[in-house]
Amino acid sequence: MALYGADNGRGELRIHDSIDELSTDLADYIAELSDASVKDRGVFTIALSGGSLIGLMGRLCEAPYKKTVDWGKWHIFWADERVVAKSHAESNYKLAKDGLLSKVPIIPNHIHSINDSASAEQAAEDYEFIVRQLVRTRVINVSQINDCPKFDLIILGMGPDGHVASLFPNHSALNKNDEWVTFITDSPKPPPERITFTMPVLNSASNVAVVVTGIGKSEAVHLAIDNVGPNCPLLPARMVRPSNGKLVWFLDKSAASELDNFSQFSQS
Ligand SMILES: O=C1O[C@H](COP(=O)(O)O)[C@@H](O)[C@H](O)[C@H]1O
Repeated sequence: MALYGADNGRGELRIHDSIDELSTDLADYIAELSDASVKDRGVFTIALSGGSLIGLMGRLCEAPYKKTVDWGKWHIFWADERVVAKSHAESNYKLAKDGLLSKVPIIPNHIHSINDSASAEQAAEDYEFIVRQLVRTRVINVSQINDCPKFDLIILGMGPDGHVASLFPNHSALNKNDEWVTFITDSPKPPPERITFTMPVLNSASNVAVVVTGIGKSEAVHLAIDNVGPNCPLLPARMVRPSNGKLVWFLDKSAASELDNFSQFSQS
């Protein structure tokens, strides 16, 4: 792995030779954050995304993590969800349940999933209510800067268009600053109805990891991380900059291949 602390303030870059190496590093990183949070506060609050990410987190279900992680202290949330039934193939909940949550001993009522029998607008409202309750009872920390929930870890994927969670380029949801959870009904990527954490919530987390693999996302990685000048399209992934937290990018070599300094990484 090549490790590079980006000097342009866009986070630490961890560039991996293979998916296998990335998955192990990601599992180590999550297990370390979980240990630290459990030691510090007695709980670990983690918000997941959907897509290819869950497969890349699969190592967590294997030795040694399956036994050494304190799963009973985890509280699971979703940074975004599609407004479909929990049994639907497009559900981020189903993906996580099948690929991770059913394989480790997480306490069922620590799995804070989204109401799948409501409209997008109502589901967003309900989810914000759940998050507010858990902030009030101090399961979730609160940001001293803006009173937003401060998750111990928000783990994001990124689409080839640079979207994170369900915050898409040029969409009005990107500018929602007064809500913690919002909804969209016109997602450019199906399914159209989704709910999502807003950018202030992403940027209030103690830790944000963005996990990206594959050549098809290399252009978006470049636009999200490099100094690309004023005419660059404002990608949601580029707007992820935790105000009082740490950002780490987990990339494979293909996703990293269009970074300006990629040749330096590949020699290290
Ligand atoms: O629609 C979504 O897409 C992104 C990226 O997914 P990927 O399959 O290209 O990795 C995902 O992070 C998000 O949670 C999901 O709803």
